Amino acid sequence: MTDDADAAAQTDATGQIPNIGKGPAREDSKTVSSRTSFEDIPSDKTSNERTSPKAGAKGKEKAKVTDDEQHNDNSTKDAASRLEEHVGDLFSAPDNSVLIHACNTQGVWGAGIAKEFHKRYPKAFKEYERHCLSAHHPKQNPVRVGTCLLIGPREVKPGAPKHWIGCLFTSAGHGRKKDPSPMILQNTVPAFKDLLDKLSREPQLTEIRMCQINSVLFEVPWKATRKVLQKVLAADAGHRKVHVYSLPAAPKGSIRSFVREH
Ligand SMILES: Nc1ncnc2c1ncn2[C@@H]1O[C@H](COP(=O)(O)OP(=O)(O)OC[C@H]2O[C@H](OP(=O)(O)O)[C@H](O)[C@@H]2O)[C@@H](O)[C@H]1O
Repeated sequence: MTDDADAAAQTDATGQIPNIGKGPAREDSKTVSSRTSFEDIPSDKTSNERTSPKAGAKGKEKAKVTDDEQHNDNSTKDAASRLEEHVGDLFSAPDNSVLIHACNTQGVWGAGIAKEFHKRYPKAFKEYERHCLSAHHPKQNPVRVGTCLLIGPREVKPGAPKHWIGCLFTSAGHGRKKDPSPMILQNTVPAFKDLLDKLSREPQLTEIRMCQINSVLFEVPWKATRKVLQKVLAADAGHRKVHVYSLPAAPKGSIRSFVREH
């Protein structure tokens, strides 16, 4: 488990996941409270400390360290830019895109965006179901959380898009039996790594898309999931870009806005 997932996996006394979407765990709350995104996280060194010519040998050592830190800052920014957010329909992706969503290991795509996947990609659903219920058994030999299933284009109806589907097994259960949010977040890291690994063997894929996984029915704040995904992307040797699609905000008072807010 990564440090971040570890930190995120700790709940505080109120049962909340601490530090979610507020920047790194080691920072004081005053610094992080005004921040809106991971990209805003500043270095704790001033610009003078980075460049001071008076610093001497000790200073050179310090400059080296701060150069490393600068490199880390840049990698962080680079990784952040590799998760690009868009408002729009996930399913409008061009052929040979992979569409990623979070799944349970029980063989059910019964609600939320999974239900939409079921409707649009019935053959892919059958494959996911087989993986969960035949290749594995939900009780005796369940699919391991923290893994993924990559399904190639299977639909044969005329005009059906040639979409790949990436199923991230971030929770064993679903509905009321879903795993606790910190565990879902923790499972997201190896599941996403597993998927990136499998995608690297499919050079014909042109675009990696996902919805804001875990964020509604799995009840993990998107900012927390985004942070762990960015961390995985920071270490991705393939320097791949992931496009996150979310639907436009629903008008206030609508059922969809109620679901998002509660
Ligand atoms: N066309 C579209 N384009 C772009 N974004 C779209 C969209 N349509 C919806 N979204 C958004 O897609 C995000 C994910 O939201 P979801 O609540 O569905 O997924 P989740 O990852 O929290 O939970 C997974 C469990 O939900 C299911 O239900 P069951 O357990 O089967 O009952 C599964 O099977 C799993 O187990 C939210 O931001 C939605 O606004």
